[in-house]
Amino acid sequence: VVEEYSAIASHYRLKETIGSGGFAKVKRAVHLPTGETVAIKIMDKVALGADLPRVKTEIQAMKNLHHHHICRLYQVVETSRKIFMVLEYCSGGELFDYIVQKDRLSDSESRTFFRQIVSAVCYMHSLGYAHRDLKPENLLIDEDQNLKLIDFGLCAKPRGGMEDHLYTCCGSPAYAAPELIAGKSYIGSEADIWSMGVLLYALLNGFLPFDDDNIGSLYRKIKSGKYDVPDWLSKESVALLKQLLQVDPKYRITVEKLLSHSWMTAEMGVPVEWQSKYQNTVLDEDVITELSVHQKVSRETMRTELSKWKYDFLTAAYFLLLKKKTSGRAVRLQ
Ligand SMILES: CN(C)C[C@H]1CC[C@H](N2C(=O)N(C)Cc3cnc4ccc(-c5cc(Cl)c(O)c(Cl)c5)nc4c32)CC1
Repeated sequence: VVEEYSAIASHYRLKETIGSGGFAKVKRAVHLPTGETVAIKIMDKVALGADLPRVKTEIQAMKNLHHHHICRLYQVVETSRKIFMVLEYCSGGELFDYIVQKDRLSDSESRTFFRQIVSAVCYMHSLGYAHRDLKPENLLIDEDQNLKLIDFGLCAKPRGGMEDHLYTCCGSPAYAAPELIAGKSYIGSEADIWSMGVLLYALLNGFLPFDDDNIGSLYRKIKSGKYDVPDWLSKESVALLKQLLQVDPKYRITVEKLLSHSWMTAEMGVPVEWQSKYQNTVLDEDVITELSVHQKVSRETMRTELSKWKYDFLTAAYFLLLKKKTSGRAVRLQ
């Protein structure tokens, strides 16, 4: 096994498998130079077959998406047979499991999480991306109880911008918008809004608004747009669900309106901040110093190399040292 993983064994110590999804295996690992924990998504190119383009889509999207509620891509290693994606580790696991173990979340805990989801999705839409597979399984919790959006294999960046129509029917049926399962052309961002309605319903109730073992009945329920309203739901949350789960996308609330909806701002008083908290343009001086000393090159050379964002060992070392700095630990390489 080791020789297959030799490409990353030099900089990472692989630990246990933490999950596997379809054509990928995800292992916990330690980035040796910084000691930071990461997740490494390992894919076999032969086994991927026709799914290889999805991986390229995910990698390209994640290289452009830098947001505190989107799982960070640190490094990509490609060998003749394998693709490795080194990713931000989320110790809290899937939001899905969190909801199941708590049965359902309170209005205020749902609000805290849902604001983070809206922040990540609004940021994606502002860059012209639609996620298209929003569900609790694709939202991970990090050690600070922050949500991180994952799995960008189905995301789309329509050529002509967000108004451009998409055609491929994808994502998970229970979260899919009516226009998407009707096989009509649809707007990615509008379909994401519907999925967020299903997500919010799942947070508040602990079960799905539209559910059926038979796919035909499930589709009928989705197209009807009718769902139960349990008596524990607050009036404002019911109003918001109604605006998210509009069968006709032209009556569905827009993400801009969502940011300042009364249920979203209750208790918090401020609309959702969707801009990224990550500083992408200016490189951090402390990290440059540590890296240039460690690599025995001038700061100028280091700055030039880092600005190429090759998502190689250097990009990973930069992001992981920056993460150490922001969590108050020494910016030191071992
Ligand atoms: C059900 N899915 C299709 C796969 C599942 C694999 C394990 C993973 N995981 C878990 O399930 N823990 C319980 C631990 C865990 C911890 N940190 C993670 C960090 C990143 C990712 C990750 C996984 C995939 Cl497939 C991605 O595309 C991206 Cl962008 C990120 N998964 C992590 C992860 C969650 C998803």
